[in-house]
Amino acid sequence: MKINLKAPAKVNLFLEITGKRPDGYHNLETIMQTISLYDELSFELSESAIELECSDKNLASDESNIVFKAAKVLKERYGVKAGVKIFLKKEIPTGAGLGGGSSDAAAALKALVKIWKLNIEKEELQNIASKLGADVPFFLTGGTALCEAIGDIVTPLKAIEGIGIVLVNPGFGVPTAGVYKKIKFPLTNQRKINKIKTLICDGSFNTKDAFDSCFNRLEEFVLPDYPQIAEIKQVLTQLGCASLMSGSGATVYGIFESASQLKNIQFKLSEYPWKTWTVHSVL
Ligand SMILES: C[C@@](CO)(OP(=O)(O)O)[C@H](O)COP(=O)(O)OP(=O)(O)OC[C@H]1O[C@@H](n2ccc(N)nc2=O)[C@H](O)[C@@H]1O
Ligand SMILES: Nc1ncnc2c1ncn2[C@@H]1O[C@H](COP(=O)(O)OP(=O)(O)O)[C@@H](O)[C@H]1O
Repeated sequence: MKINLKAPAKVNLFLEITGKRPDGYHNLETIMQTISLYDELSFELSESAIELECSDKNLASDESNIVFKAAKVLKERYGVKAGVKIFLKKEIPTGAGLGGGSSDAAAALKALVKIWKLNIEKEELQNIASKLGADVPFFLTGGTALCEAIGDIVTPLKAIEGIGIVLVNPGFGVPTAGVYKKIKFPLTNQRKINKIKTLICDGSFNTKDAFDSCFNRLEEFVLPDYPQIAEIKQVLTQLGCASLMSGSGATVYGIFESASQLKNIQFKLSEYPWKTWTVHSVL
């Protein structure tokens, strides 16, 4: 038995920190959106061992890889005797704020439930997912969703279909834990999620004004230390895009509205050494 799955990246359309918890994690309100940039995974039933091969040789393919962790946790918890051979083709840049590792882990959970014929309640799978990483439960369903608590309480929202997005990555990663460590309370001008939530639920996110409701609190803890990320945001803004850092960075995205605007953006970005992708929101 063999299963092939595509694991999409995400962007955060909104991200506000609402507090710090006694365990050191941060509570947040974020709206995440899956996009058409994918890692690809294949899963083949085998005798007894978990084996992982990864196309990106800079990424560990041992037990430290979150895909391996996802397989191991299911195998141990449900006493699975069979094994699996996994191949992971990385396309999503690592440590880029695009949720690649979390999406791979969610894809592994979904595939292995089928391959190993496990009978797991939806809630239990979400529990396992959230122990692997705060963003993993979102990727079990993807689309457009409000994510609360540490990001692991997921409420699907009306899907935003087909918005055009340019991703720009400076070629280095920003470690998530370090960004969260920088957060200082109280946060000034706490942003409210209600406006963007209402626009999405009304199906009116696809308007220029709506893009003003996008926000990412983590920018103020990342941009001052990484001038290249700040420069990407400035270039996209000058090109007339609503532009925002995704998650904890380093990727910045711009939302474009027409083919001619995209042409302009691509022409300008070709002057820089940054990596770019043109994608759209996906369900
Ligand atoms: C910032 C966000 C926004 O979507 O995404 P990325 O930029 O990583 O894609 C997420 O909150 C990232 O979640 P995720 O990437 O799953 O975080 P984890 O690996 O679980 O956590 C890495 C570290 O970040 C800190 N952390 C993470 C999530 C959270 N809500 N509060 C935290 O304080 C913790 O110190 C934790 O040890
Ligand atoms: N399958 C995987 N894909 C990407 N990163 C992984 C994977 N497994 C473990 N990691 C580790 O997880 C960290 C976060 O990676 P990633 O999910 O790409 O970033 P982000 O959380 O910024 O979206 C990296 O430092 C990487 O070493």
